[in-house]
Amino acid sequence: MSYVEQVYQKVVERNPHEPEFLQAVKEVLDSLEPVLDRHPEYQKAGLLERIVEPERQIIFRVPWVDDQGRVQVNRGMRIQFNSAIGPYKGGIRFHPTVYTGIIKFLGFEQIFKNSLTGLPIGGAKGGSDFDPKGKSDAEVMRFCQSFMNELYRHIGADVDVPAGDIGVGAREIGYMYGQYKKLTRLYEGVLTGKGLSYGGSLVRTEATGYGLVYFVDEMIKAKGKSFEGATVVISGSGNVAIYAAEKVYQLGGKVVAMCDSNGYIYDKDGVNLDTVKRIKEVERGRIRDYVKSHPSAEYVDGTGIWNIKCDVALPCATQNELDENDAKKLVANGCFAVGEGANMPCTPEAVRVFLENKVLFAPGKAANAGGVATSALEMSQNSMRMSWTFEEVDAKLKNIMVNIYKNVSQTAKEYGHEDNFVVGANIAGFLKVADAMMAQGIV
Ligand SMILES: NC(=O)C1=CN([C@@H]2O[C@H](COP(=O)(O)OP(=O)(O)OC[C@H]3O[C@@H](n4cnc5c(N)ncnc54)[C@H](O)[C@@H]3O)[C@@H](O)[C@H]2O)C=CC1
Ligand SMILES: O=C(O)CCC(=O)C(=O)O
Repeated sequence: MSYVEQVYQKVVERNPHEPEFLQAVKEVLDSLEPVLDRHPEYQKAGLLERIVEPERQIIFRVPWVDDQGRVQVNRGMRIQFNSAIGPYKGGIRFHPTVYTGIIKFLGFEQIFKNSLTGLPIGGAKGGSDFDPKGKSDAEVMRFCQSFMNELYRHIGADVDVPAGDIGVGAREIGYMYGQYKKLTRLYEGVLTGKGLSYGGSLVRTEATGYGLVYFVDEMIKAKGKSFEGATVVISGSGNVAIYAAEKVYQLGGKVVAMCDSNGYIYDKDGVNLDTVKRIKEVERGRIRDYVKSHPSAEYVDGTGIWNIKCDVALPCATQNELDENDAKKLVANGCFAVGEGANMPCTPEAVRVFLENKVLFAPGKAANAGGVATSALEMSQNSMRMSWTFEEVDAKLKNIMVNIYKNVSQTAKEYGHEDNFVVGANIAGFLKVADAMMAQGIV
C-alpha cells in the first residue's frame, strides 16, 4: 500500500460514519500520488496525516425559544481545519442535514479552495441542524443570537472569520454580527457577507455566482467556445445560482431551468431572473410560484433538472445532487462544460463520466472560490477601514478567477493530466498549504 493509501485507510477507520468527508478526502488524496513521489519529505513530516485531521472541532448546544414559547435545542459546530496559510475562513450552514460529516467535508475542501485564491486564508466551516425554512424573522434572530453566544469565544478578525452558506444569508449574518458586537464590544471584520451599511463589501453577494461564470468562461474560451448563445441549466435558486444566472445573461447565454429542493422550472424563453429574485430573496417562497407569473413555463416536481438539454450545466444547489445517470444524460444531450457552483455537487462517478467524455469540468474548489476570495477582500477593506467600488472589487474578483484557472490548468499539464482540472486544483491548492506546513514545524 502506498503512503497515500495508508493515510486514507486511517481516515476511513477514524471516521466510519461520515461518507461525505471520506468522499472529499479520497478525491484529494487520489490526486496527490505524483506530488508525494516528488516530495518524499512530506511523508517523514506526517504531512498527510496532519492535513486530514481538523486542528479543532467545537460542538455546542444552541437553545432558543420559538414563537409559541417552546424551548428548542439545536446542535451547533465550528470545525477549524487548517490555519497554515491564514486565519480560519469558511461559511456557516443552517440546514437539517448538517452533522459533523458534512461540516468536515466542507471544511476540508475549504483548505484547498482558499489556498487557490492566492489570499492568506485558512480553512474552516461551521453550521447547525437548524432549519430556517418556515421560521419567523424573530425565531431566526433568537436562534442566531444563541448560536453566537457560544461561537463568539472561538472566532475573531485574526482568528476565524465565518460567512454564509446554505441557509445563511444577509439576514442571518446581520443577527450574528449584532450579537458578536454586543458580547465582545468589538467592531471588527469577524464575519463576511455583512450588509453594506456595517462593513460589507460590494460584490460579495454576487461573488460566488459571478466567479463561477468567470472561471467557466475562461475554461471554455481556451477551447474556442463561449457563453454567447449558449443554453445553460443551473440547479438551485439561492445565492450562488441566482448570481451565476445573472452573469450568464450578461455574457449572452440563456438560462432555461432552475430548481429548489421541491422541483424545477423550465422556461424555454429564458428564466426571468427578476421573478426568481422576488420569489427567493424577498418572499422566501418556492420556485413553483414562478409559473404563476410565467404561465408558458413548466414546473416539475422532484429532481430531473439534468434531463434538460443544455450546452453548459452549473450545479449550484448542494452536495451529490448530480449522479452518474445525470452525467450520462448531459453527455448524450451534447453538454460540453460543467462548472460546480456548489461544493461537491457531482458524485465521483459523475465526474468520471465527464472526464471520460471530454466534457470540460470545473471542480467546485476552483470554480466557486470567488465567494471566499471576495470575503477575503472584505476582510482587507475592514482592516483598512475603507470600501472599494463595485467595479474595483469585481475587477479583482475576475482577475483572481482567471489566475485560478491558469494555475489549475498549468498544474494539471505539469503533472501529466492536461485538461483534468480536478487533479490540477487538488495539487495546486495542496502545494501552497504543504509548503507552509513544512515551514512551520510539527504543529
Ligand atoms: N454562498 C456562497 O458564497 C458559497 C456557496 N457555496 C456552495 O453553493 C451551494 C449553494 O449555496 P447558497 O446558494 O449559498 O445557498 P442558499 O441557501 O442561498 O441556496 C441553496 C439552494 O439550493 C437548493 N437546494 C438545497 N438542497 C437541495 C436539494 N437537495 N435539491 C435541490 N435543490 C436544493 C435550495 O432550494 C436553494 O435554492 C452550497 O453547496 C454551498 O456550499 C460555495 C461557495 C460559496
Ligand atoms: O466566504 C466565505 O468565507 C465562505 C464561502 C463558503 O462557504 C465556501 O466557499 O464554500
